[in-house]
Amino acid sequence: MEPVIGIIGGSGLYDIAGLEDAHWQQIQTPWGDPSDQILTGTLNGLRLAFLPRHGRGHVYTPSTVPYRANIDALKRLGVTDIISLSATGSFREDMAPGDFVVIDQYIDRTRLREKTFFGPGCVAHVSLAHPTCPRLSEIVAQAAETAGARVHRGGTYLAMEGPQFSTLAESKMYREVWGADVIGMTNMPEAALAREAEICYASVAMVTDYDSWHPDHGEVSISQIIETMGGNGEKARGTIQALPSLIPSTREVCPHGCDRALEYAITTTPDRRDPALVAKLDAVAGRVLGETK
Ligand SMILES: CSC[C@H]1O[C@H](OP(=O)(O)O)[C@H](O)[C@@H]1O
Ligand SMILES: Nc1ncnc2[nH]cnc12
Repeated sequence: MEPVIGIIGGSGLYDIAGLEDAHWQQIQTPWGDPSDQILTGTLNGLRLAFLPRHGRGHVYTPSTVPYRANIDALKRLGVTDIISLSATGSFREDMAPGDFVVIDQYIDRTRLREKTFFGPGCVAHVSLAHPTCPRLSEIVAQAAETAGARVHRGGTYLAMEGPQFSTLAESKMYREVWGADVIGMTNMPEAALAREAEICYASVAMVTDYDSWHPDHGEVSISQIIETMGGNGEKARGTIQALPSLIPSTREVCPHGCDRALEYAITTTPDRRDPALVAKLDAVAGRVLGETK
């Protein structure tokens, strides 16, 4: 099977250059419109589908990003693996602004978002014990190093609701009590939905600031973030450019099972399933629901 790599670009990353056969496509989903059209094309033979998470021009707040539509649309385009690129604050002195952290865990503090494709009439419980894909994460770490980034392999991302930044008390609690490494507003429920859609997911947290806890750095501000994002954006683009030489042209099944996450996850018996919901799940769960519709 040929891999198709979905790239979800976060704050500051709204486009990618250099794709062959590039065109922006509007994809319709049963969950509404994605954040924007999706840019598809190939990069040195590797098929890519790029989606700006907040839309071109940065239209969607972290709470209003249409996460379900985004993941469904990428699945409809045949995406097998998603790489998220995100701006984050850091809770660790050694994860400094400009560094890249390849995330392996999340603490989800979001509360205003649709978190699952499933619901009454089709209940499913996937595992999130390991919410990112180790195989894809290692490839992304190598790509980022090729692009000249200082890379930390592994880190816990605290997903907050936003859009306001954290209070000092929250910042200290996430760092000292909860042991989070970085903080952002968007990776949840995105990572969880990718797992439900059986798509491998890796996330690069591009550190822009020390949030508010650091005695020598004051409190995070948007101007500080934008300033650091300039350099991060260059390394992010370099990371994407390095992918074709690191991703095999034939995709083997995921050794960690991301692409079979729904195998035993659907709990509702076939006779009790809601046909309308099952129809909406055609892209996300068609592989397992197909024969029982
Ligand atoms: C513009 S700073 C705050 C904003 O940036 C991050 O978004 P993304 O993960 O899409 O890069 C952060 O989570 C906030 O949404
Ligand atoms: N300190 C911070 N908190 C939440 N989201 C962020 N994105 C970038 N920096 C952030």
